[in-house]
Amino acid sequence: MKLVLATSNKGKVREIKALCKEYEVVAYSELIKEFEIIEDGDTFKQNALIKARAVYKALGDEDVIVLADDSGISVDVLDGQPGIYSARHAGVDANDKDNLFKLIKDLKQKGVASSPAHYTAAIAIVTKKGEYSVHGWMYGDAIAQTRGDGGFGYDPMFIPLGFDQTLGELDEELKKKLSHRFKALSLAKKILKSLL
Ligand SMILES: O=c1nc[nH]c2c1ncn2[C@H]1C[C@H](O)[C@@H](COP(=O)(O)OP(=O)(O)OP(=O)(O)O)O1
Ligand SMILES: [Mg+2]
Repeated sequence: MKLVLATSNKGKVREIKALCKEYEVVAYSELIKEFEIIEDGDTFKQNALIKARAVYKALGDEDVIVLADDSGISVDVLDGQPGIYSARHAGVDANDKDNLFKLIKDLKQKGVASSPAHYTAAIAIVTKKGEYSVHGWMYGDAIAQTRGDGGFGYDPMFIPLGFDQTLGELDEELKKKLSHRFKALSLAKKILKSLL
C-alpha cells in the first residue's frame, strides 16, 4: 500500500519511513510540487487534518492514502508553550535552530535549568473511506542547553523520562521506540490495516 506523507519536514519523513517499513512511503513532494499549507487550526489534530486534506485534494487521486503529522513540544514552566506553535516559535520564517535557541532563551528567562515537558504528535489519515486521527506523547525534561546533534527540531534539548542524555545524544534507534511519533504511528497502523 502506498502511503503519501503530507509533510515538508525531512526529519519527519526520515522517521516515518523508518517506522513504516511495511508500506511504500513517499513524501508528497516526490509526486507534486510542494505548496504552502496554512496551519490555522487550534489543535494538533485539526492541523494534521488540514495538512492531510490539502494534499489529498491536490493529488486528485482518490485511491491514495495520505498521512499527516502535526507535532510540537509543550513546556510546563511556559504554561505549555510553544505547543502547536512549535514550528513558528522564533517567528514565521524560523528554522529548527532558531526555534531551539529561542526555547532555551525562554527557559533561561524563567530562571530554570530545566522543566518537565512533553512532545505531542497527532497523525491524520485521509482516504476515500474517510478521515481518522490518533495521538502519541513522549514525556521528559526540556533543558536550557543543547547536547548532541542527533534527531531534529528540539531534540538536542529534550531528555526523555528515565534517561540522562538528550535525544541529540541518544541513539536514533531509541527514539524510534519511545517517541510520540512512534506511539501515534502504532495506532495509525491499526487503522491502515482496516483500510486494506
Ligand atoms: O520528534 C521531534 N523532535 C524534535 N522536534 C520535533 C519533533 N516533533 C516535532 N518537533 C518540532 C519541530 C517543529 O518545530 C514542530 C513541528 O511543527 P509541524 O508544523 O508539525 O511540522 P513542520 O512545520 O516542521 O512540517 P509539516 O507541517 O510540513 O509537517 O515541532
Ligand atoms: Mg508545519
